[in-house]
Amino acid sequence: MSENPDLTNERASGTFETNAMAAVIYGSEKFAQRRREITEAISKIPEFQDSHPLVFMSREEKISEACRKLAVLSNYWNSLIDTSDEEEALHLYREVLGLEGHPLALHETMFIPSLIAQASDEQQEKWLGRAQRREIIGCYAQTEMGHGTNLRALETTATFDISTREFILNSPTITSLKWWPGALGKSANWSIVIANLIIKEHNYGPHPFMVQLRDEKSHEPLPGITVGDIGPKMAFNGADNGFLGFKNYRIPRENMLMRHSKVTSDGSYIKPPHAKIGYSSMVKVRSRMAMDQGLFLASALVIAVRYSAVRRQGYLEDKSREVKVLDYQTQQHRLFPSIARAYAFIFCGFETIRLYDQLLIDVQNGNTSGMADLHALTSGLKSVVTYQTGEGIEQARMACGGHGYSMASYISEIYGVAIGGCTYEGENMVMLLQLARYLVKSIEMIQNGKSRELGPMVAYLAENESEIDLNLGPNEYLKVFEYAARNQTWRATEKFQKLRNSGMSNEEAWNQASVELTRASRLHTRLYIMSTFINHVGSIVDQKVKGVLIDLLNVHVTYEVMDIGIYVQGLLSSNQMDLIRNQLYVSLETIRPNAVSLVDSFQISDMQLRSVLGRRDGNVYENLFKWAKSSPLNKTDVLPSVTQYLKPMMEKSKL
Ligand SMILES: CCCCCCCC/C=C\CCCC(=O)SCCNC(=O)CCNC(=O)[C@H](O)C(C)(C)COP(=O)(O)OP(=O)(O)OC[C@H]1O[C@@H](n2cnc3c(N)ncnc32)[C@H](O)[C@@H]1OP(=O)(O)O
Ligand SMILES: Cc1cc2nc3c(=O)[nH]c(=O)nc-3n(C[C@H](O)[C@H](O)[C@H](O)COP(=O)(O)OP(=O)(O)OC[C@H]3O[C@@H](n4cnc5c(N)ncnc54)[C@H](O)[C@@H]3O)c2cc1C
Repeated sequence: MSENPDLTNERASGTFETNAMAAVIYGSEKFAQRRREITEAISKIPEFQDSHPLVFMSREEKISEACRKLAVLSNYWNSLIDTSDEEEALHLYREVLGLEGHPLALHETMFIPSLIAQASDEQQEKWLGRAQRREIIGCYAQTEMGHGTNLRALETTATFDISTREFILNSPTITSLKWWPGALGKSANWSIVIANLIIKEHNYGPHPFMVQLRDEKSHEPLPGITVGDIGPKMAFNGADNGFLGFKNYRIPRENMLMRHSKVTSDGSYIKPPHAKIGYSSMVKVRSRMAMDQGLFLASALVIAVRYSAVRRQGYLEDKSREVKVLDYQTQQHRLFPSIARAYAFIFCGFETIRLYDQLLIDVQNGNTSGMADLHALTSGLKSVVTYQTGEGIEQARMACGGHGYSMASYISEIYGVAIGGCTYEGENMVMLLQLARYLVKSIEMIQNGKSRELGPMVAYLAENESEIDLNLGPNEYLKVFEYAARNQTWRATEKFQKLRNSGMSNEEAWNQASVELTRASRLHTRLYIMSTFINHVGSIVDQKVKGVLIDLLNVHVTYEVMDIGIYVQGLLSSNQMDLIRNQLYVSLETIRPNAVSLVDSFQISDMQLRSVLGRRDGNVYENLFKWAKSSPLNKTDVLPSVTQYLKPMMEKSKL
């Protein structure tokens, strides 16, 4: 069937090449091209297609379908991608497995990275190759039923038995059961387990251990291990998140991951070079989250923008034909700022992935000085990005009206998966408070006359605001954001200090200032996102692409400043606020002809989108009907529930 002419016209009005834009989004022409090649190659392999729509499947069917595809994938892995390239591998996973989770997700995102960051060279020799070849499937078991955030309160113990040189793992209480780890429930046969290291009754706190859970032949749980699935979740139901308990389960001393902390055979403990070095697997995932969430948001926007370009409802001036809903200003205001955010998040994602890779090298060379900075940055970023992604996806769903609420849009699934990110890898409020600690320390440095020692990301906290001329470009908006973030950070810090000076304990003062502190963290992070976006656009060479991205940046900066209006009242007059508001409306109109091309540029395939509304060809209505007819409920005209219950009930009522 040919493309819907409404979408053809939209594509014709685009002022740039989508392949050139994809090269900017994905960091290089080479990677953008590789993505397309991988997508193309996959589309020719029929076994990678869903056997029927995932939304009609039960959890068992979804997990089985994911495993089926993984088994097929194992035959093609080396021919489809450069296996040493993480981004190619993740693209392949997204295309083939989609976003509902699968038994290798944690293997790739946490198990292997933990081995790389935490295992000694000898341990890597033993396990890393096996993991990379997928001879074993691993997961990351840290969270317990009773504690996830507060790692110092974890209860699982690994007690060193000097006589046998083994660790004995125990889950002493119901609340100490590991709870949530992805792939633990039914799939993984090995796990990195975080347990309190105990030597001679001294608790050295949480440490990582390599633990075999299941027999490698029979896949049965090993004696001393209790393991299973935790049941259905809001989304991610292609994944078997699990529970795990230990009863006097012994592992060799060599199974504690010993790149940094060590236990010698006589039971001596060797400290790591940084107290939080064991948390690196979390930082790794957090450093990826801006990218991953940007892509979730992008997916929802591809669906909503394409659909809004074929959905006609109501009239503007021309009464002879209904208007595309994308022409309504309210629709544009709902969607376009999110397009800008999706671009900005992906740009930030590339930056934080690069920073993590550099930190890994530094740490392996004994330099841990960058850890605090990256922890603060990624903590704030994962919180703001996941929250705004959730907001943006939900608006995208509403922008699709009734059909958005149908699983045919697939937006609710994207939403369910994406907002999991507000919780996993550090609950958002908690992570904002981690960044706040860093911001408060920065203010204290300024107060103590050490402004010169501030890192580049917080140097603005020591500056004085100057007059703002809003007729200039995005950099002036950046100054507005700096003003807001600086003011709020000082205000929140001073509140905390005042409470503490009044005689309150440090913890209570912190708690009573915490809402204000989280606000400071959000503003600081949004400033970082904006500044990354501006810098990125500044570096683009292709003038057509750059022109459109400047328009998109204008949507971003004006929307963001309007959104934080309450924090800039002391800086901007109401006339200036009106001016910004009008600039936002003008920028929405400016970006309108490029809206479809901007979302096309994400180059997310139909196979990955799984959305009837978001189809690239725009043939929504006929496919919506086809999709509904494929519902299992439509296999027969009369359901057994009718014959068994409703018919007798109606018959009885007749009497
Ligand atoms: C294959 C493709 C498919 C893709 C799909 C994949 C989907 C994956 C889906 C889900 C994966 C989810 C996996 C998980 O969720 S794993 C579990 C994650 N758990 C958490 O994140 C727990 C959060 N809690 C913490 O991180 C910590 O407990 C804490 C909140 C940071 C507090 O820690 P702690 O009590 O030890 O710390 P203190 O209060 O004593 O001290 C805080 C000081 O430590 C500094 N700090 C903390 N963390 C770090 C770090 N990582 N690096 C450097 N420094 C750190 C902090 O800044 C404080 O310093 P200060 O100087 O202020 O004292
Ligand atoms: C989809 C999904 C996948 C997951 N995968 C894994 C996995 O593979 N491996 C694994 O180990 N874990 C996994 N988890 C667990 C996840 O990491 C934890 O749920 C997360 O870290 C939050 O911890 P919690 O559940 O203890 O929340 P809690 O800490 O109990 O949070 C409850 C509330 O308390 C608040 N709160 C807690 N502490 C503070 C504080 N100090 N200050 C202020 N407020 C506070 C929070 O803000 C929140 O509002 C997964 C979770 C999900 C949802």
